[in-house]
Amino acid sequence: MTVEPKRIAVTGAAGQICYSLLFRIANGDVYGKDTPVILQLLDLPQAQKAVRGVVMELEDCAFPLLRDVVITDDPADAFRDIDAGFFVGSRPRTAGMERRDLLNANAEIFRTQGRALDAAAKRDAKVIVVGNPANTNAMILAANAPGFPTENITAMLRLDHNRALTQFAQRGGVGVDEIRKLVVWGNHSPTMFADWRNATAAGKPLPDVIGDETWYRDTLIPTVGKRGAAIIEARGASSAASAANAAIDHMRDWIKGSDGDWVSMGISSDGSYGIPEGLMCGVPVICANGSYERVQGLEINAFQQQMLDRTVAELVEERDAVSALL
Ligand SMILES: NC(=O)C1=CN([C@@H]2O[C@H](COP(=O)(O)OP(=O)(O)OC[C@H]3O[C@@H](n4cnc5c(N)ncnc54)[C@H](O)[C@@H]3O)[C@@H](O)[C@H]2O)C=CC1
Ligand SMILES: O=C([O-])CC(=O)C(=O)O
Repeated sequence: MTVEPKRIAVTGAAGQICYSLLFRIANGDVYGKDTPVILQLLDLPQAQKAVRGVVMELEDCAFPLLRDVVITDDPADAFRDIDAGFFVGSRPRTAGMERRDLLNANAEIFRTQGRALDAAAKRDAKVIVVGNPANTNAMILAANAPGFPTENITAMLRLDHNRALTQFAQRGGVGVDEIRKLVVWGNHSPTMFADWRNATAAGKPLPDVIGDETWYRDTLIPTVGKRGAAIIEARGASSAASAANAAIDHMRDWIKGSDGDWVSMGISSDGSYGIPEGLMCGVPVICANGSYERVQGLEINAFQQQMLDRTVAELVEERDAVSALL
C-alpha cells in the first residue's frame, strides 16, 4: 500500500535546534519508517541562504523518506495543507535573561503565524510550539487562529519531563524507561513543577525508591527548573539537540501513542485542577489513537497545590502582559 507523504512545517529552519530536528524528522523519527515526509521550511528573508545550505545537507543524507523540501519566508506557504507544525523560529535567550524576557521580542511572531496557520493549515494538523516563552507563545498562536482547533496547538514541556526523568533515574539507580507517571506541570520556566507524587520506578512508588524528600524539594525541583540556564552557562548557547529530541518525542507520542504512560504537554486548560481556562499549561496526558487525554481527577496535596499555584500565577502574569495580542 502506498503511504501518502505527511507535510511538516518547521519554522526557524536555519537555527540551531533545527540543525538537529530536521534530520531526525527526515529520518522518520516522528511518523515512523513507513511514512514519507515533505518538509516546508520557514525562516526570515535574511536566513534563506543558510536554509538552502541546510537543505543541501539534507539532500546529502539521501533519506529515503524525504520526498520534497519547500523553502520560504512566507508563513502561509510554509503552513499550506500541513499535517504537523514545529514552531521553533524565534529568538533564544542569552546568559542572565529569563525566558519571559523574550516575550516582547517573540510574541508578535506568533500573532502573525497564528493568522497564517488559520488560513493555510489542515484543521487536524498537530502543532508544537518550542520558541520561548513557549506556553504563552502557544496561547498567542491559538488566539490568532480562531478557526483552527485550539486542542491541536500545544507547548513543549517534554524537555523538562526528559530532564526530570534522567535526574530521578540517576538518583534512584533505575533506568529512565522504568519510570512512569512522572509529570512536569505549568510553565516552561524556573517555576515549572516536576511532580513525582504518582510516579513509579519498576512498579514501586518513586518517592519510596529514592526516599529523600529533602533532595526532591531542594535539589531536584530547582535543578530541572534551571537546567536551561545551566546549559547556556556551560555551552554559551541554549540547548539544541536535546530540545530537538524532546520535540520529536512530544510529536511522536501524540501521533503514535504513549503506551499508557503519562507525558507532560502544555495544552489549553479546560479549568481542571483550578488552572484558569485557556492558559497553555503543562499537565499530565496520555496519548492514544492520534490524540491526547488529560489525566483527570488526581488528588492534589498542599505541597503540590503550592507549586502549581506558583507556576500558574506566572502564566497568568505572562498572559496579562500580552493581552493586546490575544
Ligand atoms: N521549549 C523549549 O523547551 C525550548 C525552547 N527553545 C527556544 O527555541 C527557540 C529557537 O532556538 P534556537 O534554534 O536555538 O535559536 P536560533 O537563534 O539558533 O534559531 C532561531 C531561528 O529562528 C529564525 N526566526 C526568527 N524569527 C522568525 C520568524 N518570524 N519566522 C521564522 N523564523 C524566524 C531565525 O532567523 C533563526 O534562524 C528560542 O526561542 C529558544 O529559546 C530552546 C530550547 C528549549
Ligand atoms: O533555557 C533556554 O533558554 C532554552 C530552553 O528553553 C531550555 O533549554 O529549556
